[in-house]
Amino acid sequence: MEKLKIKMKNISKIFYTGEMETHALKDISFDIYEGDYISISGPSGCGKSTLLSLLGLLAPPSSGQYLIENEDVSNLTLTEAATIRNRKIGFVFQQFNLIDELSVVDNVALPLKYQTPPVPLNEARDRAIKCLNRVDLGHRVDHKPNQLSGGQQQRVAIARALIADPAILLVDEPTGNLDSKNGDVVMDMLEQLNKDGTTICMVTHDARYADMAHRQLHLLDGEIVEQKQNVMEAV
Ligand SMILES: Nc1ncnc2c1ncn2[C@@H]1O[C@H](COP(=O)(O)OP(=O)(O)OP(=O)(O)O)[C@@H](O)[C@H]1O
Repeated sequence: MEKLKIKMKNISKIFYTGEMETHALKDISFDIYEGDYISISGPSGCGKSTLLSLLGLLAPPSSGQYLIENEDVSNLTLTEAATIRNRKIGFVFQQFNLIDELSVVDNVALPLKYQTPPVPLNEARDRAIKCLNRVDLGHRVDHKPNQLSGGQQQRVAIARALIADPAILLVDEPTGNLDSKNGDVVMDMLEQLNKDGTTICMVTHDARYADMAHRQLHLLDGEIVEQKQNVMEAV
């Protein structure tokens, strides 16, 4: 049986700004299984970023239940959320957020520094090189980020997101800062990682890229209005 990675049940998120309440997410329920590739799309303001930030434990839900690998993470302290986030979540953003002064391999190894207990330096480097090989950048480990193309920098960011062997990779508009050629390379890379077993949940505006996912969630005004299964996957 497929392993349940993520369960969101009746999740809502309300933002309070002065007198105003914004119901950013309304009664959202869905599951993500090991090896899934989910895309989230919808018009500006529909709640995509809010949903991703809840999934990534960057913000708590106002109500509902959220489980990661069967552990209830609906009501965590900030410290608990940070610990689980480091162990279980890999993030890839539109901005690459690499540190220019560090080599590629040191950028990728960086999250291991913040693990308790810290991972020994040699092991951290070996693991970072393995992740860089997974994104076809094993030949660029000692380069600095600014010596790489945008597509290569995003692949470094993906390698960094994989370093702690997360339960899920959360990806937010991964091609937003790339031209279409580099965007395609990054998307092909994500598809390959998913084929190798990585579970992915990605926010994208691009319908062509949303089609690469197994399942597409469409949000409108904070609600899931459509769940579309990729025909190829459904067969
Ligand atoms: N911190 C906040 N405080 C108050 N309202 C917020 C906050 N963050 C988001 N919102 C509101 O919640 C709703 C959903 O916003 P969200 O950023 O999740 O949308 P989105 O689909 O990611 O939009 P975009 O595609 O433009 O990035 C919007 O109405 C937004 O104004």
